[in-house]
Formats: sequence, C-alpha cells, structure tokens
Amino acid sequence: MATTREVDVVVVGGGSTGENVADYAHRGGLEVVLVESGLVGGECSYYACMPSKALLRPGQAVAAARRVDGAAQAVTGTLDPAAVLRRRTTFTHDWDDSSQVAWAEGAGLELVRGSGRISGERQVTVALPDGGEQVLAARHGVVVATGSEPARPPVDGLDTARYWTTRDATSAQEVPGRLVVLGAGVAGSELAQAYARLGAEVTLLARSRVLGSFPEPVAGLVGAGLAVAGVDVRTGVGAVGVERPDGPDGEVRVRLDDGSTLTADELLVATGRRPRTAGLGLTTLGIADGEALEVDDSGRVLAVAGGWLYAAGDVTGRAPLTHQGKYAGRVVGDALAARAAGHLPGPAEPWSRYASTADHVAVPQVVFTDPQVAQVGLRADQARDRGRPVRTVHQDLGQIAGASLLADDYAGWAELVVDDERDVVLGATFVGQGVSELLHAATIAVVGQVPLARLWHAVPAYPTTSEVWLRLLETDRSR
Ligand SMILES: Cc1cc2nc3c(=O)[nH]c(=O)nc-3n(C[C@H](O)[C@H](O)[C@H](O)COP(=O)(O)OP(=O)(O)OC[C@H]3O[C@@H](n4cnc5c(N)ncnc54)[C@H](O)[C@@H]3O)c2cc1C
Ligand SMILES: NC(=O)c1ccc[n+]([C@@H]2O[C@H](COP(=O)([O-])OP(=O)(O)OC[C@H]3O[C@@H](n4cnc5c(N)ncnc54)[C@H](O)[C@@H]3O)[C@@H](O)[C@H]2O)c1
Repeated sequence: MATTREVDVVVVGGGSTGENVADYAHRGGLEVVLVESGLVGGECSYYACMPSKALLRPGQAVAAARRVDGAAQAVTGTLDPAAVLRRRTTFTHDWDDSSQVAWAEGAGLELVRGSGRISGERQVTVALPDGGEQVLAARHGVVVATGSEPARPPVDGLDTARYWTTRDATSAQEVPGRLVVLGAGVAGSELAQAYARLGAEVTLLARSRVLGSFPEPVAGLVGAGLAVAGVDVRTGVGAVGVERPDGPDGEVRVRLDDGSTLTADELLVATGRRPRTAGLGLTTLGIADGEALEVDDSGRVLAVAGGWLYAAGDVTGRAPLTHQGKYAGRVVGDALAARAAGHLPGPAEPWSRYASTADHVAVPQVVFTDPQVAQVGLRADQARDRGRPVRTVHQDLGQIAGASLLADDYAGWAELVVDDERDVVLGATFVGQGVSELLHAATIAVVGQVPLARLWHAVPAYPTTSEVWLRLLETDRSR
C-alpha cells in the first residue's frame, strides 16, 4: 500500500511548460513536486525545436553564402551530413537529461520520475520505474503539462507499416536516400527542407498548399524555397494507403489519391498533434482521452469544479508552441502562488501576471524554413471574424536596402493587419531570409497597441531589413 505524501503543488509533465510552472510556483514560496515519465525538458529540447533547427541551420548557412556574389565563390563543397547530425546531437545532449535535472534540483524543485495520473481530487498517483507507486496529495493544485503526441491520419496501412514521426526525423542517425513527407504544415515543411539539403530525395505531400494556415504569398515563397532545396512539392494530393511489402526494413510504398504511387526508404507523417490526455485518469472527470484541457486565462481547467486542476502548454490545445507554453507556465505558477497566499480571490485581470491574455491576440510563431516565415497576432480573416474592421498593407521585402545587402535578389514579403477604427497593428506576417528577428518588434506593437502615428517615430536603423516598417507605414499613409 503506497503512502500518501502531501505537498503544495504537483506538476505532471516536466517539459518546458511544466518546468516553468514548477519554477514560478516555487519562486512564489510553494513546495513543488515535478513528475516526469520521460526526459526532463520534454519534446522541445530532445525531439522538436532544438534538433529540428540544428538540422536546418547548416544548410541555411551555406545557402545564405551562396546568395552573396563574392562569398558564393568560396562555397564549393556540399554539406557533411555526418557532421550535421553530430552537431544536432550536441544540442540534444545525446538524449541525456542530466543537465536539466541539475537545473531542476538547483531551482529547488523535487523531481519524481514516473508516470502520473489523477487518482482523486487534488491527488496524483505516480507509477514508479521500479514498479511501485507514490501517491501525492496537493494542498493548492495539480497542474497537467503533459504536452501532445502525433496525430495519426486515417490512411490505410499506417497502423501496421513502420513510419517516422517527427521524433524519428529529429533523432535519426543517418539520412535516408528517399523520404516522403506527409503533411506540409510547419513540421513537414521544415523537415522536408532539412533532409533535402542533407542529400535525401524528398517528396512533400500537401493536401492543399504548403503552410496552408498562413497568407497565400507565404506558400508561394516557401514553396519556391523548398523547390530550390530540391524538394519535390506535390500540392492538392493526399495519401490513401501505405505498405512495406518486404517488411519493416524494406521500402515503403505510398498510394496517392491521384492514382499514383511513391516508393521511398522512409515515410515521415507530420499531420499535426493532439493533446496528450489519454491514460491520465481524466475520464473520471468527464474529459475524454485525447481531448484538450480547456482552461481559463489563469490556467484552471474549465470542466473541473473547485479550481484545483490546472493545465498549461500543448495539452490545453491553445497555442502549441514552446514559448507560449512557457508563458502559460509562468502565469500558472504565479497564479497558484498568489491564490495560495490569498492574493487572487477572483478571476485574473487581463494582462496581469496571472492571465495569459496574449494567447488570444498576440501569439508569435516562426517557421524556420528558408525563406523563414514570421507571424504574430491576427490574420485579416481572423480579425474580421472577430468583428474588427481591418485594412492590410503590403511590402515587397526585396525593395528594402538592408535586405538587398543581405542577399542578392532577396525575395520576401510583408503584411500588416491594421485595425481601421483604432489605427493599431493587429497582426503582422513576414517571409524572407532572416525575418525571424523582425518579429519581436511586431509583437511589441501588437501587445502594446501602439498607434500607427506613434510607430512613425520608431525610426528603423539604416540599412537594416527593419526598414520594412517605414515602407509599410509610408504605404499606409499614402492610401
Ligand atoms: C518537430 C517539431 C518542431 C517544433 N519546433 C518548434 C519551434 O521551433 N518553436 C516552438 O515554439 N515550438 C516548436 N514545436 C512545438 C513544441 O515542441 C511544443 O509546443 C512544446 O514542446 C510543448 O511543451 P509542453 O511542455 O507543453 O509539452 P512536452 O514538451 O511534450 O512535455 C510534456 C512532458 O510530459 C511528460 N509526460 C507525459 N505524460 C506524462 C505522465 N503521465 N506523467 C509524467 N510525465 C508525463 C512527457 O514525457 C514530456 O516530457 C515543435 C514541435 C515539433 C513536433
Ligand atoms: N517552428 C515552429 O514553431 C514549429 C515547427 C514544427 C512544429 N511546430 C508545432 O508542432 C505542431 C505540429 O506540427 P505539424 O506541422 O505536424 O502540424 P500543423 O498543424 O502545422 O500541420 C499539419 C499539416 O498536416 C496536414 N494534414 C492533416 N491531415 C492530413 C492528411 N490526412 N493527409 C495529408 N496532410 C494532412 C494539414 O493540412 C496541415 O498542413 C504544431 O502545433 C506546430 O505549430 C512548430
């Protein structure tokens, strides 16, 4: 019979989100236990953000040099795939989480390794690696931060034929000769380009267009960048069947809905993710396996009475990005500590440290393809759906002096979504080489609701790509 231990807060899931919840709750004076069944640090550190960006970066460095006459002549060789994979592995610490464990201990958190499930109100039972159990009772709250898992699309044969998820693609030890990528969202587009530049023959299958959730010009520019990298981009096609007739080590055949068949060594399925809620004991609380844990802005799960169950990160289905999960983690940690101290009796005020208000209006995201895509806030259609009258302003980034210095024949595009009544920026999208570093200025403009008349006085340095802001404001003035 397992004994019950009482602590202030139990956090289930020690990914980037859970780490932040635990750290902030502890900084607020609470005793916190962090329960983790896999690697402390979660998906981002070991199988997602870091290794995927490490796989992309060498190809981008070479391509950037090739776009500068004079430098291009110095780049005469090809990528060294073994060295690229080796460098990637330095970022994942060879899938060893000791440094993050040391951080957690140094931060004053107690780590319990094992798989946690909700076993009662304010209670978590952890299945320990030695087969035993530990029951934890939380005085102030339980936080679910278990992330997400790959969604499997309804394609015949996928349940039996071996295929790659993004975990396999980011942790691979060699580059396959031929790779088919199913799904041309963010993960599919990034990994297709990374592997093409590493020498694989890559076919990318897009049901509609590449990066379909971004404005149309993004698809054109990123599609062209993928093609230059050697990716065979097929748009408007889907997979209907998959098989490995010669067993798991033989080649894979992918039947498409246009009647054709592709043959490859590996198939990467990157068709989105679903919240990891299965097996967490949530069905007893009326939450189905795989269903997102919908939360209020302070992270309290809406479906559960009593305000003791919180959730943050991918598992909430809000904004499945590391930085938004960490932001939610800071909010939840602070809110737990404030409520424990009696400082937050009611709902959290929007834009206070206890509310993740930015989730609704200012989520930044970068797609690390070449060209990059950087977006924050609302697209024009989203703003109109919310009843806002908006106008859009566009700029060819190739016309900006700073961009033309960065690369010969620089190709890029920018869009601002402006609130017609309030004259503030509601959203921005940039596509082009190096645009990720333009994004935070846009995020500040959106979060700060800075009037365009005041933005006019934010003078961009010459000659930087940031001058796109000046051109966009000039275009808007002359309308
Ligand atoms: C290929 C790829 C690339 C990406 N690149 C980026 C990027 O560049 N930038 C970006 O912002 N986002 C990126 N993302 C998204 C990002 O990885 C996620 O948003 C982020 O990892 C979510 O963090 P999390 O802590 O909520 O979940 P996770 O990182 O999934 O952490 C959840 C943790 O909970 C643990 N766990 C699960 N169940 C239990 C249980 N029952 N008991 C105990 N522990 C449990 C897991 O082992 C895991 O460690 C990428 C995603 C993918 C797939
Ligand atoms: N740079 C980044 O920030 C980054 C990079 C990679 C992943 N991520 C995050 O990780 C998550 C997962 O990424 P993702 O690209 O898998 O998800 P996604 O939702 O961005 O894209 C999934 C794609 O798969 C397509 N799709 C769905 N079902 C399909 C089917 N049956 N056949 C063919 N295509 C199908 C969709 O139309 C969509 O284009 C996302 O939340 C994403 O934001 C972020």
